[in-house]
Amino acid sequence: MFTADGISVSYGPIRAVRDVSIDVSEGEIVTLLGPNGAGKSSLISALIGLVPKAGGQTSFRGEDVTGLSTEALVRRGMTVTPEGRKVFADLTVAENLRLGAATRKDHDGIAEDTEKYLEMFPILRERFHSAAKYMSGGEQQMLAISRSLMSRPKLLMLDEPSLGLAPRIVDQIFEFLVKLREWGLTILVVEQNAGDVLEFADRAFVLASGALQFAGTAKELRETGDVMEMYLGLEAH
Ligand SMILES: Nc1ncnc2c1ncn2[C@@H]1O[C@H](COP(=O)(O)OP(=O)(O)OP(=O)(O)O)[C@@H](O)[C@H]1O
Repeated sequence: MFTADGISVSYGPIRAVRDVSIDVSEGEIVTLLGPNGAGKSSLISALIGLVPKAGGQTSFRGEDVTGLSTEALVRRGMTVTPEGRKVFADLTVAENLRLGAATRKDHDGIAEDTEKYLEMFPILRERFHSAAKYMSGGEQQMLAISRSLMSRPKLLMLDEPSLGLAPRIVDQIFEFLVKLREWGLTILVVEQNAGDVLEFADRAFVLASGALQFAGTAKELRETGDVMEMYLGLEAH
């Protein structure tokens, strides 16, 4: 469904991502792992057109999308939930969800999707008309993900959705990702929380110092002791 071939990202003299290739097949949860500063956020940001690529090509559903803007990519069915739960703090839950659907005109479909996510996260219904800033971190993350989904993406990319959240909330977010896969969505998720995400992801890529160190199934990664220990601080099992 999606391939990124030889992607590089530079910030002036800093080469944050060096010639990295990844791919995501329809219906998979693929995780992008690696230590702090490995280049994960830079890679995701480049894939969705938020930072320029210093090299490389991307294709989505058979079409070369290398030079497209973020908006054009969203219209084609890609979206990202950025790190740090970037909801519009002063806007209500309703307004945040509405903005997520800004590229759509099908009012019935928008209403249907809104109902779907309010059903999934009842707290969003309770807080529907209050400002997002009054919600907890976990609740804001649920809103941030729901808002991304309001564009009805085919490929959802998430940058560290579990960051700073209590274990119970992380479980809830991860269960939601599994549910989204059951609904047919394709997911690329950046995570620090490698141990948990490898329990349900289909495949994994490990990035360190801007370069790809591992590509394989989640099971293969769990069994690869040196990569697990060196880059993820975990024991193989
Ligand atoms: N806007 C920027 N300007 C300059 N350097 C940057 C910028 N953004 C990131 N970097 C540098 O690029 C490298 C990769 O950072 P990036 O945030 O992509 O890594 P990461 O794997 O997502 O890390 P983390 O898990 O800590 O978020 C780091 O050395 C970082 O300091």
